[in-house]
Amino acid sequence: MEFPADQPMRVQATQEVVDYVVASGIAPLPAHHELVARTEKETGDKAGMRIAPEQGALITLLARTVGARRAVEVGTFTGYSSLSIARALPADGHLLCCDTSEEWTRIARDGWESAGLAGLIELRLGPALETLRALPVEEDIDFSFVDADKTGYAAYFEELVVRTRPGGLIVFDNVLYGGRVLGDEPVTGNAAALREFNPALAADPRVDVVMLPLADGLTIARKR
Ligand SMILES: C[S@@+](CC[C@H](N)C(=O)[O-])C[C@H]1O[C@@H](n2cnc3c(N)ncnc32)[C@H](O)[C@@H]1O
Repeated sequence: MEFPADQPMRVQATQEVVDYVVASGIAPLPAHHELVARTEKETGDKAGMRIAPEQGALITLLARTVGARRAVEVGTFTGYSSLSIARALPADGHLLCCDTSEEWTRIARDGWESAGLAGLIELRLGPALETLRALPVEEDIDFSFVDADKTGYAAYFEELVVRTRPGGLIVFDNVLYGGRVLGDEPVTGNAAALREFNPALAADPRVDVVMLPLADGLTIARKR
């Protein structure tokens, strides 16, 4: 590995580097390992939808850093990210999980039980936008993680930002969308939505934003 003379050093995220990064941070819970095994066995080619373990460690750290007591997750799947958030909450904390899939979230529920965190987590099945809109408009959410349909990110942000306390965080996954947000080749659907969402969020005066090239890209927005 050479240090370039004219620009900052950036290490490529090879599998070896990723393994090293994961081993050097907050370790996944045994329940994380259990649900990864079940996800691979029971969801087939959908298993890659879960967040990466290095992202899990980061969201645990972020939720702890802001002292999160009230948290929201949009897109739970089989529970990897929800466990990463819930483990950061205090005993009187609350994580509201939004998803549409009974089948996938059954695996998540088992994971929450296994980790002893089920008492902190409430799952609402149904379109996340409806669930968010039904919440009172009070600035009492400390931490949110958004990882559902990418075409909904802008609307999820609007509902969450008015309910987030100043200094609270809203974190978005898959913001690089396999690199398809870059360039000017025509894209549709999720990639097109993210191509519009990313610069709009970066310019939004209500938040300070940083995008990290972590896994498929993670954006952290802090409410001003
Ligand atoms: C990428 S997966 C989430 C992965 C999860 N964060 C994890 O760490 O395993 C996306 C999830 O969003 C859910 N989803 C998609 N559209 C949704 C919607 N409109 N409302 C609620 N959930 C939705 C899907 O059912 C799926 O479980």
